[in-house]
Amino acid sequence: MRQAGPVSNSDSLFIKICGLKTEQDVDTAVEAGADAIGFVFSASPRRIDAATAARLSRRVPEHVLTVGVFRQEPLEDVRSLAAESGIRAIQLHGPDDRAYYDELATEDRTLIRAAAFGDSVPRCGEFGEDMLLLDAPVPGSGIAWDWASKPLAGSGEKWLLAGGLTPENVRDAVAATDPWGVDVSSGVEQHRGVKDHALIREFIRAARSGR
Ligand SMILES: O=C(O)c1ccccc1NCC(=O)[C@H](O)[C@H](O)COP(=O)(O)O
Repeated sequence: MRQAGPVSNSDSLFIKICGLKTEQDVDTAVEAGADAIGFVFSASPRRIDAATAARLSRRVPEHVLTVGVFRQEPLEDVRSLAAESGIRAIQLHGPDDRAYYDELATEDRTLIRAAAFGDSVPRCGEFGEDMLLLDAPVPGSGIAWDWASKPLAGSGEKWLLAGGLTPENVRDAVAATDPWGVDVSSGVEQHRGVKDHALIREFIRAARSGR
């Protein structure tokens, strides 16, 4: 069921680990306490196909949200990949097009809009999304942006901080921005596209240590 509506930022931090490709990646993230895991369906060293995502999703308990990550794919591709893989949420890195979101809102899946911080502060719900991901301009790059000095809105909104988070900086990032949740990919990798299981555990421990 689609979820929406304001929440308190004092709730436990929501943690999403993105770009998982193997059974071991998934088991580690779930056992370490992730609330959501992401499968990338766009061009990337982290890309997996729908059949692999379906197989990995079957290992994931109900309380952990499975998220498909898309960047500017045609609507029909998003729909078919989502249906084939059985993911429960769709994360969109563009296009910022209300009609595109309206089409996907008819699906029984949580919608996550990824937005870079620009001239104006993105707000959760502007495009009908259920969650907002405030990310670096290049998604999945591991490059941090200047989150600490920005007047990030979103208190009381479901928004996730992303972009260059690591086990070392996530506690400070949470303290500085008070997000509803956090999202990481590069910061828990041995090298691009290959997850480091010790870093996944460390990231979740560090993120939760502040809240
Ligand atoms: O991971 C990718 O390569 C990717 C490709 C296309 C669209 C999105 C992609 N990744 C999204 C994410 O991994 C995260 O949601 C977020 O950008 C955090 O990335 P990172 O800075 O690597 O922690």
